[in-house]
Amino acid sequence: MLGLRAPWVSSVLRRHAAVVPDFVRTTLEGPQPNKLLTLVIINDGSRVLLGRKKRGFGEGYYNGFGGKVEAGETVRQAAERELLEEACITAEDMTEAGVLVFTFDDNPQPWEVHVFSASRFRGEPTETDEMAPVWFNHMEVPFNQMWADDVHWYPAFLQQKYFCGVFGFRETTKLVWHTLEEGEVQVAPEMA
Ligand SMILES: CNc1ncnc2c1ncn2[C@@H]1O[C@H](COP(=O)(O)OP(=O)(O)OP(=O)(O)O)[C@@H](O)[C@H]1O
Repeated sequence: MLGLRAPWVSSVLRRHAAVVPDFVRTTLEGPQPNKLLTLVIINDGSRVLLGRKKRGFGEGYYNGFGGKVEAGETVRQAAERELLEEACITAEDMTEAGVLVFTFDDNPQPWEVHVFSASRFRGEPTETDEMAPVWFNHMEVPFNQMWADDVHWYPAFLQQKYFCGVFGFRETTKLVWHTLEEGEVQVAPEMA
């Protein structure tokens, strides 16, 4: 597993060795470098701006705005580009909120999603071919229409606590195992 958080993921596999499903371990220990993705959630303090995905992977789910990091761009640049492409807005105070590592029993490549938060933005959230933007009060986030991992990390996100999680999905959408840690993940070189 080659990724920005590889040493931390190795330590997770060691610490949870007895309970990590085999497909999660083999995916994370396999030869494929992580697919890097971004996710931006606007949080104005009482509401979050989500989009209903209109096509492609995760169609029908509400989610933040984001997508794949392309060759030659940084994770932050990709996050800014996808927010503009999908919601037609530019964040003014985007900060790193957390990192999510996804594994799938039907896909040998781990995904590493970098989650960003912003409270201020320029422009008007506008429906695009990909996403239809909707504001939700913090107490009314529609978890039953979202990816199964979201309910586990939104509490940390909303409390502005940095989080790192590893998630295992069977048949693409069924979450069968996860672990979540709060706080900046510091990994000593000898733990890598
Ligand atoms: C498995 N559990 C998950 N939980 C929460 N969020 C998830 C997710 N899995 C993917 N995501 C996010 O969903 C978007 C997919 O984007 P996706 O359409 O694949 O990327 P992108 O727009 O680059 O694709 P195209 O190039 O348009 O095909 C992207 O923000 C990514 O972070």
